Amino acid sequence: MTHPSPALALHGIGLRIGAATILDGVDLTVDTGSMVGIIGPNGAGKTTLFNVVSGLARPTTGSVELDGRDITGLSVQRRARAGLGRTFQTSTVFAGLSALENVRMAAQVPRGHSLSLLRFPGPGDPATTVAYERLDEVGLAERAHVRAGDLSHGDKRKLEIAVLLAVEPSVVLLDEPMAGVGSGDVAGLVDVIRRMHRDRGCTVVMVEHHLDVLLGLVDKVAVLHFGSVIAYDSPVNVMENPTVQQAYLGASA
Ligand SMILES: Nc1ncnc2c1ncn2[C@@H]1O[C@H](COP(=O)(O)OP(=O)(O)OP(=O)(O)O)[C@@H](O)[C@H]1O
Repeated sequence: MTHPSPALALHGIGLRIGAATILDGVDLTVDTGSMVGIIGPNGAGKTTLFNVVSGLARPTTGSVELDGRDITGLSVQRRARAGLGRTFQTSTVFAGLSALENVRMAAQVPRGHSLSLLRFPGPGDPATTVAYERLDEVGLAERAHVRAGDLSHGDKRKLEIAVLLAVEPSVVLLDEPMAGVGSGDVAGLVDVIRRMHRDRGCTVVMVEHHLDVLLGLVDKVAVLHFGSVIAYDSPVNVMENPTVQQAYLGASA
């Protein structure tokens, strides 16, 4: 019996910078349609791992597979076209543009256009239609014409997810989506992430320091420590793992 390829598979990912080993033989398999969390103390290598998967950093050793296809040599743009989406720890929206314009630019990508604000959005412009739909999906339809820079931090995070969804990804990497979000905005953001996973069927891999939020969301948790995966299991099993308790919870995270 044949098994479908996992959405994402990392094989022996290593990354050295000078004398420093940042990632050390990371193996990780993320099943299609699952939601996986990555945790670990500050400096464990979580963002670097996302950089390797999204193509911003080239691993010294190992390979990255997306839906069974080796993408290790592909550019960031080609990975995005292959279905990989990513958000960053810090906000990446264009503050001077409206929420709609931010999403419309991204919505041009799967339609074969390069990013452009100059493309005149005539009546029935497909990218504009998609942009309104994605804003509606994250609950920002009524703020479509607000400058992104004037949105609350939580709404900026939602806008980043609308931008991400406009590129129609199958696998999304969320780097600390709750970072800096006020407690009043957390529930709305969690709901957006849940719907992205459940309704759109996106495979989600998420780095998040808010363990209380993360553990209630994900199917599995990978624990990164000094650039290696020391545990990869259900949230309950990971939290009960003595190695994890010593390595992660004992450290200042
Ligand atoms: N370009 C680089 N040059 C040298 N060292 C780097 C570089 N990028 C990352 N590092 C180092 O690699 C280690 C891992 O960094 P990384 O940002 O991936 O950790 P992290 O787990 O995401 O941390 P945090 O939870 O604080 O975001 C850190 O010690 C960092 O200083």
